[in-house]
Amino acid sequence: MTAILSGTELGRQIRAKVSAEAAALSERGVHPRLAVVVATDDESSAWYVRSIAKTAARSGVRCDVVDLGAAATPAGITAELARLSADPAVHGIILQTPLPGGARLEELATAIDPAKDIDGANPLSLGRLTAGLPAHPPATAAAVLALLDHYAVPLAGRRAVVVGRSTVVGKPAAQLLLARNATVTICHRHTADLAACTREADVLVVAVGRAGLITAEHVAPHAVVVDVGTNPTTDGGLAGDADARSLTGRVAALTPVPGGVGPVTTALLLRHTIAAASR
Ligand SMILES: Nc1nc(=O)c2c([nH]1)NC[C@@H]1CN(c3ccc(C(=O)N[C@@H](CCC(=O)O)C(=O)O)cc3)C=[N+]21
Repeated sequence: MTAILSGTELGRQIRAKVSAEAAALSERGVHPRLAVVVATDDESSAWYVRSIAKTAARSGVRCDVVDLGAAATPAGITAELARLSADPAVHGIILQTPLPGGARLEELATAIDPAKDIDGANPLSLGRLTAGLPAHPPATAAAVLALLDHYAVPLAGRRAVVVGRSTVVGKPAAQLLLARNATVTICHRHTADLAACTREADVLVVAVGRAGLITAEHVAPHAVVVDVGTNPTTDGGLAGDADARSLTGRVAALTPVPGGVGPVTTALLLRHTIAAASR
């Protein structure tokens, strides 16, 4: 039997706590506020932005979507991030990916004040995380850990394998697992014999962006698989990086897509905003 580790109930619990904390802060005259900077027409990003705005509105967090358009320049984006960083009314800033003209998030996000960097995009945030200092991890990486904790998956001394080494998910997720005393391996496109590596995993985190990459040959029967992929399908749906049909019955547990990491990610972005506003 494969347990399905849903994120919808956990997302709900986090949002309820966020609402209560936002109300308490407002009573003290602090109105939690998040700015979402967009410079793309990407569909998956647009969906995420709508989801953030909707969730924020329901939770009593003000959300300003700053759409600079897909023709925005790195200098223009940087100037906007600097302006928001200097605005005392704004507590959290997220810059959406993808970025225009091959601009790198790691580069532009240096303009986000680390205290407001609620999606952990400024390299300083990842550095602090790696050094064991307080920092906001990227919401997606934090959601992986939140799901594992919600379902009481043990991490200390276990083998965790992360497939994907992006700055937004793979690297920070690996650091968070390491901080919980897991033995962590990071696999990527140059890994020789990916399946041999992933079969070693007690906990397998997949964040690559390739639908159906992970199949039954990649997993051990006792594995807990956390699927971070959100790949648009031709019929307008969403598919994970794991082939759910192939894995069902072959692993101990699997997070679904949709309804797994995604809803927890959005909720945690707001929790990070509340934490920033509390300081
Ligand atoms: N700086 C930055 N950080 C991001 O974290 C980031 C980004 N840019 N750009 C866009 C992608 C996309 N992304 C998603 C988050 C949640 C869902 C999500 O909650 N999806 C729902 C379902 C969606 C549906 O049904 O269409 C779910 O998984 O249940 C999806 C996609 C974060 N991204």
